[in-house]
Amino acid sequence: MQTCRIGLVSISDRAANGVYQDQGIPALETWLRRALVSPFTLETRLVPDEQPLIEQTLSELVDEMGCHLVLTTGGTGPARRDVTPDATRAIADREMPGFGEQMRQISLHFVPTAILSRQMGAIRKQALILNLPGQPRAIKETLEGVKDGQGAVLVPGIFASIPYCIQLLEGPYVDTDPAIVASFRPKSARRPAEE
Ligand SMILES: Nc1ncnc2c1ncn2[C@@H]1O[C@H](COP(=O)(O)OP(=O)(O)OP(=O)(O)O)[C@@H](O)[C@H]1O
Ligand SMILES: Nc1nc2c(c(=O)[nH]1)N[C@H]1C(S)=C(S)[C@@H](COP(=O)(O)O)O[C@H]1N2
Repeated sequence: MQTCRIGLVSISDRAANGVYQDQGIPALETWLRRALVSPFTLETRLVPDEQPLIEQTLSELVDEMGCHLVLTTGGTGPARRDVTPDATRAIADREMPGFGEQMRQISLHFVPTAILSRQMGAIRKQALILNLPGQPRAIKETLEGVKDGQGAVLVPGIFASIPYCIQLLEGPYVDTDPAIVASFRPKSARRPAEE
């Protein structure tokens, strides 16, 4: 089975300058190790909120490291130094507006300020790039979605759509643990064993 290469980028002035310890990469990594059942490798980067540096990091992960998926965390808000969506848009080939819409919809179930995030999704070459908010707990919230007390899905997390998107970009077949996040694919796109 082809391995999915995933880039993780934590964008935080204070974490990058050692004011506090970065919790973004550990939160992303912990969630992915819980949710993915197919093989993947990780490339991690911690950068301050500097647009040229973010653009350079995203381009390197996609063009040189060959990532199929890049998840960023932080710098999506309205503050002057929040420039992650601007950097993503600057290096994108195409935008994927549904991811930002879905994340804000999910986040409204957790915080009333969800609409302050300008987070977006985009495609560059073979890679899907997604901006998650900087608050470490927002990572699980947006990837996994909203569930009731019994674990039934109320609003699907964005990861439900990621494996099929990577498949449409001619990347590897990504499988998730349905107890964490059920990935959706049309029947014609499923592997024979799954039908
Ligand atoms: N990488 C991180 N590690 C730990 N906590 C973080 C991280 N990024 C953000 N946070 C927490 O989430 C909050 C909101 O994140 P946001 O991206 O808006 O950060 P910020 O206030 O711009 O500051 P900074 O860029 O210095 O992290 C932060 O104030 C901080 O408490
Ligand atoms: N799930 C979730 N989404 C969230 C938040 C959060 O705590 N959880 N914080 C909101 C707030 S207060 C802001 S300002 C924006 C931008 O956050 P960022 O600059 O850390 O990316 O994300 C919003 N979306």
